[in-house]
Amino acid sequence: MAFPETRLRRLRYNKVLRNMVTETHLRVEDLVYPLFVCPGKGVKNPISSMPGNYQMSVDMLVEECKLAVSKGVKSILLFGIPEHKDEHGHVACQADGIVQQAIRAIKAEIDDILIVADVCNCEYTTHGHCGTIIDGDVDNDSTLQTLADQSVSLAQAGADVIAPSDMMDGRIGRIRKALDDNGFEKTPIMSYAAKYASGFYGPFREAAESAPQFGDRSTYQMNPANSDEAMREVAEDINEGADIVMVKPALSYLDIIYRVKNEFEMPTAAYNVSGEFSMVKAAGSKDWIDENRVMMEVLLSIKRAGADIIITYHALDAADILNSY
Ligand SMILES: NCc1[nH]cc(CCC(=O)O)c1CC(=O)O
Repeated sequence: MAFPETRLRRLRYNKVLRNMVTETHLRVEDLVYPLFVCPGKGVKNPISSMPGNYQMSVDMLVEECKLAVSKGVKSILLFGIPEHKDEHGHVACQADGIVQQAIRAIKAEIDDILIVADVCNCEYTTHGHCGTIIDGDVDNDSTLQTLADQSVSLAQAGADVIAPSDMMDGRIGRIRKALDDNGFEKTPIMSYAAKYASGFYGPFREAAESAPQFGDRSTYQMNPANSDEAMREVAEDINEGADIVMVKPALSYLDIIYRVKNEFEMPTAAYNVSGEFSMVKAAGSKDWIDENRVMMEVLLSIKRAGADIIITYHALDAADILNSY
C-alpha cells in the first residue's frame, strides 16, 4: 500500500493514540545514579564541570540515596575518592576503604536500594592509571589481583553488584572466581565490556580525581573506531561469567549498544558518561537547547538502541519528569 491509502501521519493526530503506539518506554527503574564518595563529615563539594553533582562524605551520601529512592531511583553506582592513594591501588581493597564505609552506611539505613560498586584502580593509584605500572604501562596480569581483592572487599561490605571498569583481559573470570571462592556466588557482575578510550570522560576525572598523570588509557581502553572488536570484548566477558554487559560511552556508541543487544541477547547496560551529561547541562544553561527535552531524548535514544539499563547523572531529573507523566 502506498500513498494516499497509507498515511503515516494518521497515527499522530490524537495524543492518546500517539501514546498507544509508542514503541520505546523509558522507566525510572531503568536508571542507575552514579555518586562520588569522599572522606569527612558534612562534605558536599560541587563538581564544577558536572552541575548538580558533588563529592559527598558518607553522611551526605546517605541523604542523597534516600532522596534518590524517594523518587524511585533505587540503584546507585559508587565511586570513591580516598584520603590517600598508593602505587597499586591497595587502598581500594581495605575493609575500611571509603566505598566500603559508604556501602555499610547506606545498607544500615536504606532497605530498598541496589548498590553497584565500580571496580577499578584509577581513583586509588598515585599515577591515575587503572592498574599496576610496569615498564611505563599498565601490567595486565598483576592488576588482576588487586581487582579481585577489591571486588571481594566490596562484596563483603555489602555491594549488590560488582562492576569492573578497568578493561584488563581476563578480569571477569578472575573476579568471578574470587567472588565464588569467598561465598559470593550469588553476586552478579556488570562488566564494562566495551569501554572506549573517550574524551567524554573528562568531567568524571575532575569528579573522581582520577586523571592519568602520564600517557593515556589507549593501551587498555578501546579505539573509538572499532566495532567488531567490541563484539570480541563482550564475548570474552560473557564467556568469563559476566551477567550484564555494558557499553560506554553511550551517545556516540549507539551502534555498539544496538549490535551488542542483538548479537548477544544479554542484559545490556549503557553509561551516559560525564561529558555527555555536561554538554547537555552547558548548552541548557545558555538556553541554546531545552535541557529537559534534550535530556529525555538522549535517554530514550539509548533505550531505543537496546540498553536495558542506563547509568546517568541525569537520573534524578529524569525521574522527576517520568514521575510527572
Ligand atoms: N576507570 C574508571 C572509570 N569508571 C567510569 C569512568 C568514566 C565515567 C564518566 O565519564 O562518567 C571512568 C573513567 C575512566 O575510565 O577514565
